[in-house]
Amino acid sequence: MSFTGAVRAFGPVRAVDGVDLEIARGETVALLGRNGAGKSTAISLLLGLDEPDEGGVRVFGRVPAQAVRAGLVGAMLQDARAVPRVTVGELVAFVAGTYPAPMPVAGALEAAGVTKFAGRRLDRLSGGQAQRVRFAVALVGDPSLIVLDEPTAALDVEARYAFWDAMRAYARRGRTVLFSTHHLEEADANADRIVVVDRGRVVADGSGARLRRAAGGGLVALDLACSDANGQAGQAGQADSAGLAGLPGVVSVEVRGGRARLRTEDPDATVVALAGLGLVRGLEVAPASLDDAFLALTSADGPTRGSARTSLEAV
Ligand SMILES: Nc1ncnc2c1ncn2[C@@H]1O[C@H](COP(=O)(O)OP(=O)(O)OP(=O)(O)O)[C@@H](O)[C@H]1O
Repeated sequence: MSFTGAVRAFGPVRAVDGVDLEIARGETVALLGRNGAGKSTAISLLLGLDEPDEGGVRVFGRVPAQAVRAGLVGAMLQDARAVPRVTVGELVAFVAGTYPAPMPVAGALEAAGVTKFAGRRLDRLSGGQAQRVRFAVALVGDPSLIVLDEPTAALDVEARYAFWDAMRAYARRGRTVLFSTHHLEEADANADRIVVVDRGRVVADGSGARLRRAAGGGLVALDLACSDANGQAGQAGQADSAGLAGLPGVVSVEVRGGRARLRTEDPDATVVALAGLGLVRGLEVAPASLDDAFLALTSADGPTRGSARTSLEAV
């Protein structure tokens, strides 16, 4: 599926602001962004629930509404309303009947963890139960693409694990999955690829590891234990003369309690330079966390303003 220069504006708000995105068959992609970033609007365009003002959206080469009508797409939306008096089983069976080649209803109920309350009315479910029913609805048509808008928002920990297990089993069958989330760890753990959106634009696109590297590499720490037994200047003196801040990749240096912490864009190059200077005592290297990466990419003065997406091809 693809977005090509897609724009959707609501008055002055450009909820989707020139998005170009290609997702190949079989990929599992997380759409990651803060509240109001444009995730739901992008999903509405993908499902044919809304139209772009400019640009185009295609699903398996078709206009989204046609792809949906052909049974190629299943969706789990945030605000689907319960139909009074209809039971879980009846709803899922009804939806199955609208697809050309659905999976068995019992299989969808089982995969979504709702078999136990198949006979219960939809308007008598808890928020988490209703959410699992929406997952069964998305699955039952056995669609080629499944689109999940914040699928785990109301789920408890156990239901969340069960949900991701089911989702991954679905993806392993070669299906394409797109889900939106604010949860960095979920995106990292469950997607092949993370697309970070901010203010309607794609600001980064790649694996979790690539995002970490693109957003500032990592942290390198080392001991600056002072003079040695002979009273000669030890690592601290060398550190001063070396000028840690001038080492390759180093963005900032903080020294506290005899230990230096370097934030670096290129941990490998920084470590090689430190080793060349003999500064290796207590050396530790940690990648930037995904939180660091996300904040760097979506902060007010991040790369969004007036610039293209962060290129991850080179990292
Ligand atoms: N129908 C609408 N009318 C007016 N503004 C809208 C409409 N739909 C979305 N917006 C605005 O577009 C922007 C993007 O909203 P969207 O719901 O796509 O974000 P989101 O990333 O899904 O957020 P959340 O994580 O909170 O669900 C927001 O500023 C929102 O207020």
